[in-house]
Amino acid sequence: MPFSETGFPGLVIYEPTVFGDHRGYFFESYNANTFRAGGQEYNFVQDNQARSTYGVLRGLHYQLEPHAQTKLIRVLEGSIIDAVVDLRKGSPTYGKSYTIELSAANKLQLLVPKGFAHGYAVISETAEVMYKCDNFYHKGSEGGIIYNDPALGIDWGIDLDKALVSEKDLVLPKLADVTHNFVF
Ligand SMILES: Cc1cn([C@H]2C[C@H](O)[C@@H](COP(=O)(O)OP(=O)(O)O[C@H]3O[C@@H](C)C(=O)[C@@H](O)[C@H]3O)O2)c(=O)[nH]c1=O
Repeated sequence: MPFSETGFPGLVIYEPTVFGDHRGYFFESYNANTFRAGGQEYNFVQDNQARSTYGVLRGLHYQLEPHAQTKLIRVLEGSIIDAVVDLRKGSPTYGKSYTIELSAANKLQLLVPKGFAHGYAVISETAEVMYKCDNFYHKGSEGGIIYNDPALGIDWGIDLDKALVSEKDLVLPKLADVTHNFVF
């Protein structure tokens, strides 16, 4: 099985089989049948792509129900530290964070279920990040948590004093001050 567990219910890592030969390599970055066989059945309806330079930190973001999104995150170029926080009330990992390095080199993908806040920091000179979503962008349902919340203590792999953060993300609340409607 190309899927491995993270200890967070529903949060799984996909590692595709890579076929290398004298021309380079080939792999299936997404195959609905493979995902279904692994118990990961989603109707992805939107693909997003973002380019960022070293030190850019995006997040932590979510969309409230009924616009919550499952996301499948991968890196096309460069490396990132991807971070998620479980916001599902009743989850055994509620309020806990999980981080993983995703890169063009390791080709790992993170399947982030609905009910998680998500963000990433770029640890290479530049990075191109792409993710699939199973619900459309809905501006009015956006929410977030401040990236440097001491209660989370996320190690983003960069010097946070030099992090490049959007104005919107700089004023996000701490986890303790967030209201959301996710249930496990
Ligand atoms: C997320 C999103 C943004 N936009 C627009 C709104 C805005 O003008 C511009 C940039 O938006 P943002 O500043 O919110 O982009 P960004 O900070 O990269 O937001 C993303 O961060 C990562 C961590 C996620 O997990 C995503 O779900 C998303 O929230 O793009 C869309 O048109 N569609 C979308 O799906």
